[in-house]
Amino acid sequence: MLLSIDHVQKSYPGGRPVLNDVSLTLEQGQTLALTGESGSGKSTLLHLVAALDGFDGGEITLDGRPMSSLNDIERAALRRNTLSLVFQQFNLIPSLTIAQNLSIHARLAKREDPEWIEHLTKRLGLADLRNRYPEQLSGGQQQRVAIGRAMAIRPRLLLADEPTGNLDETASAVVLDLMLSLVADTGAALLLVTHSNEIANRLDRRAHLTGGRIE
Ligand SMILES: Nc1ncnc2c1ncn2[C@@H]1O[C@H](COP(=O)(O)OP(=O)(O)OP(=O)(O)O)[C@@H](O)[C@H]1O
Repeated sequence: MLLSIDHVQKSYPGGRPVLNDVSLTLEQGQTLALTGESGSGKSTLLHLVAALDGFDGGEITLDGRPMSSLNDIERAALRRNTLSLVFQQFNLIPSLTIAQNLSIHARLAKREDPEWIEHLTKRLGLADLRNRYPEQLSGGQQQRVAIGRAMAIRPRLLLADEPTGNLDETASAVVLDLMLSLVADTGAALLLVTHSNEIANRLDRRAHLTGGRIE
């Protein structure tokens, strides 16, 4: 089991519980769509799995490591080495070229593999764009860079929060196809937040968040 979420609870200060008793598992290589109404806690759950925020009860175990037992350094290492994130906003670094953006996370994690990054660059159709800057790319192209940057470390788990939310239908289809095929090729697992039934139907499984629980 790659990811196990057991009876997790999460409140923000002064607020009602956002996650009330959430349990979910994900096997290596599986893809799972996380759906739910706006405000149901999808992004919150993704942040907890990414070890970007703490939870109040229950446990999240990623790659055999219970997150509640990790210190800050160990959480940072887990983030760097095991998982990658793709957001609705592409979050590229404006002052770096596309080639530099593609390799930045792998470089920081000391996991840079130039051949793999070259493969990703071509596979994502970015070879002719590598010397440009993010502002010179379309939204779909920028999201392809963000996917390449995320896959450059060969993560065991890819977390994606509405990755096509800012794209038109054509660009969305391209981005989703590329993400699914790269995940399949590398054997990574995918946890993807979406509002789209069409996208959710392309993934292996679906979990629906409502009232702080998985339905
Ligand atoms: N940092 C925060 N501090 C306080 N409350 C927060 C914080 N982040 C989220 N919330 C609240 O937690 C609830 C769940 O938010 P979350 O962003 O996880 O929902 P979501 O399902 O991803 O929504 P959407 O589909 O609109 O993106 C909301 O009521 C939101 O206002």
